[in-house]
Amino acid sequence: MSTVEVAGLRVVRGGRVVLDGLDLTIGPGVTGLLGPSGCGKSTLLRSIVGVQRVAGGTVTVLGAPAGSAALRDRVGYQTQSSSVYDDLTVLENLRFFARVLGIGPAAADEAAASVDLGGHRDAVVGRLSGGQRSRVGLAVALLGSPELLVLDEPTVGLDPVLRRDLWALFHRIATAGTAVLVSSHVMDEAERCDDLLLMREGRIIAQGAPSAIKQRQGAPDIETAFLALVEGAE
Ligand SMILES: Nc1ncnc2c1ncn2[C@@H]1O[C@H](COP(=O)(O)OP(=O)(O)OP(=O)(O)O)[C@@H](O)[C@H]1O
Repeated sequence: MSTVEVAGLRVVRGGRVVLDGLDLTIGPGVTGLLGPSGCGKSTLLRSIVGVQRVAGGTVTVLGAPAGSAALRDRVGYQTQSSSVYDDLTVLENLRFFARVLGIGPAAADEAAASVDLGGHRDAVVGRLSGGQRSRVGLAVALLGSPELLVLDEPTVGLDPVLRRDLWALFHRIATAGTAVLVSSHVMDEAERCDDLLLMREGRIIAQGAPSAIKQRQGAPDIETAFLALVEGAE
């Protein structure tokens, strides 16, 4: 069974067709959703998490319709805007969100440890570095040990070293059994994914392992492959 199955997904936002009949599947490991700003990545992720009104098609997550009550604890989601409280400590934030989810406080310690913030548990979030703050958001999404983790541009604005560390963390989480779906508009992050979805103007223009996509296009890197796919479609 695929982790996510999308068939004929159509989404209209503000009177404009944003997703136009998407078909795709997502399996285990780290899947990257890559495409230029405004191509519809966030809208697709919102549809998978079940917070987007859809005009047509189906989105099935872990065997259930996206957004259904059965998926509440099984899918973690980190949006682009941080939802953590700057004036609370790492642990206070995690305990608060654990309560919202209806899970015990022990999960807060576990989540902090799983993103290597155990040593900063009592630090006020507003005084953490950018990389540490994004890991707090990740820890919130990991509360309840989800089977699918959906991350909307988690590396945006981070320096290369922090980005590399965060991608290593995504792989660690995936190895531990949680499928990870990460969006990015930075094409050089493509190489860090097990599987890729390349998106443009509301459509998936390629799906597969980075090496397979490059080979199919005879391209040295994913950016070149992406441009070749765009030119081929025009
Ligand atoms: N609340 C909204 N109402 C109407 N249109 C919207 C809304 N949010 C986004 N859109 C439009 O939907 C399209 C896709 O946006 P979306 O945020 O999914 O793209 P994205 O690829 O995630 O972009 P970015 O990387 O900039 O976040 C854009 O044209 C955007 O203007």
